[in-house]
Amino acid sequence: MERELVLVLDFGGQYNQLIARRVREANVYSEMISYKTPIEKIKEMNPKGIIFSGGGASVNQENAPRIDKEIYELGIPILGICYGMQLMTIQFGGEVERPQAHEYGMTEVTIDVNEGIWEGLIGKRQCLMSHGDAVKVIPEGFERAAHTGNTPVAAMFNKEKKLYAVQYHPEVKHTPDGQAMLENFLYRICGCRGNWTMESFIQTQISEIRQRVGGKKVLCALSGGVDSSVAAVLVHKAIGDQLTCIYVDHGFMRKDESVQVKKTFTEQFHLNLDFVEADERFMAKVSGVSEPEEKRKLIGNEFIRLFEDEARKLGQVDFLVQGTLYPDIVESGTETAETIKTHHNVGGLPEDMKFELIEPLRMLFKDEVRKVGIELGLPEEIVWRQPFPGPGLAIRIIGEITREKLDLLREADAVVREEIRKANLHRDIWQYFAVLPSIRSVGVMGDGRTYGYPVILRAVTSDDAMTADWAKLPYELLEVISNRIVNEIPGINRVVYDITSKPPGTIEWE
Ligand SMILES: Nc1ncnc2c1ncn2[C@@H]1O[C@H](COP(=O)(O)OP(=O)(O)OP(=O)(O)O)[C@@H](O)[C@H]1O
Ligand SMILES: O=c1[nH]c(=O)c2[nH+]cn([C@@H]3O[C@H](COP(=O)(O)O)[C@@H](O)[C@H]3O)c2[nH]1
Ligand SMILES: NC(=O)CC[C@H](N)C(=O)O
Ligand SMILES: [Mg+2]
Repeated sequence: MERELVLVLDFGGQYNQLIARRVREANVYSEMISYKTPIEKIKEMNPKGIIFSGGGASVNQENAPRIDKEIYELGIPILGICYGMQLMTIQFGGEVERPQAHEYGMTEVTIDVNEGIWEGLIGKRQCLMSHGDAVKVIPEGFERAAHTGNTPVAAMFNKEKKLYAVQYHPEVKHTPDGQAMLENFLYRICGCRGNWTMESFIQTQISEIRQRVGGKKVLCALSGGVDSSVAAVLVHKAIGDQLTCIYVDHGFMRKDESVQVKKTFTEQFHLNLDFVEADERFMAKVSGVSEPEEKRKLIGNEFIRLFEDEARKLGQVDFLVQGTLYPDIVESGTETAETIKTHHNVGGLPEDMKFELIEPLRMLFKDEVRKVGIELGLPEEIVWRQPFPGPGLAIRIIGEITREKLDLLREADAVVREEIRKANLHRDIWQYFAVLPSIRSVGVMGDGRTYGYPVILRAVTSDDAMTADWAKLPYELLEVISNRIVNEIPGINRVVYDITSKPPGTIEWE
């Protein structure tokens, strides 16, 4: 079966990967790559179509991202979105300017044509706009396809060259017909057939992994979380017993977690599992450290140093499997996206690492990984586990980590998890946990004064961890959690609830 690929060229921003994801939702495999990727490399990848993403720069700025004009001569259909449309305009000799009025938010767009990516969509449509610049002069060879009250050229196309461009954002849910336009582009313009499914993804990955690995040995960093469990089972399908999984208890795991993971993976999956207790080693690294990025990097480094030590015991091991996902990559910072936080498995890796990485899930979002997990037959309790960051409780203790604080947080977190499950909310809430700040406050208990730590409750809803909203937990549930934590855990005398969405907050506190 021919492998259809549509490339998204990234011109900046945190949310561009949504475009690739929408393409995959239309059953066409898609990856996002930097706009700096050489044309030769793009040709080699042999895409059926290319999409230029939006971006924060203004095309008229001197150092604004550009692309080699040769890309327009490859005969590959191109869809330009927002910045992508503006770039196409100036590269074909049109003009872009910054008008008085900007358009940010939901806008009524009138589609003027009934062909190409707009076939069946002529007339007024709600679309999300987010631009300051706009096309003033349409380049030669192009025709207008849409307008708004403020923007005379809200879309344009060059039918003969198969170039399409939209000023609005078809990839977001706030453009209800956006998916239909993308599908028109994929099916009518690029001639895709849409043969990408989770099953075909699994098959492709398996054969690629087999080819890459050959007869060599592979280590898999397995936390028991959704991503690494799916990655481990996938790679195991590809290479069987050449794979050894390694679970590290760095001392920052949750209550009873290590016992659970050991049980599940040895009893249910029959994987080779190396179980390493390393709390002394990690504690020694982070003690006295309070800056979040420093913690993350130290832990990421130590993970790899420990994997290298364990690998030596197995003889020559060339590859390391990690359950890295797309959000881990973009938040760690890319050529075009700013670093929000260094995920231990991406930005936290040491430069002199010996392993080659195998990361079959690196282009996917968590909900896509869950679908892969279900397809692979993983049990519900693994597929629907709430995410737990690799550095664990170390980044939920704000400031310096001590054993005393770890014990307090572990107990408080256990109460939160138990009560959410009792309330049967664990499937509706993306993540729910406790955070321990390094401040203390005064309370009164049994007529005596207390001076103890507060616990912060964090519970959020989300689809993919890129954005999140605080969960509207029932007051009664909050009350039970608060009472239990303060009564059952000496040293904690106050409970507060975090009501910040992402953005502007992040899910974790560090
Ligand atoms: N305690 C651990 N032991 C071994 N590997 C780990 C551990 N914690 C994290 N990793 C590695 O780091 C990767 C990233 O961690 P992350 O928490 O994002 O994923 P996960 O634990 O697999 O899934 P989830 O996001 O559902 O918790 C994991 O996929 C795994 O490869
Ligand atoms: O493997 C990981 N290593 C990390 O270093 C890390 N930091 C955050 N997370 C998880 O990623 C998602 C987004 O987190 P934030 O909103 O806090 O940035 C949330 O699901 C977080 O729990 C991590 N996962
Ligand atoms: N979202 C975008 O791609 C914006 C493009 C450009 N920065 C503008 O403001 O017009
Ligand atoms: Mg995890």
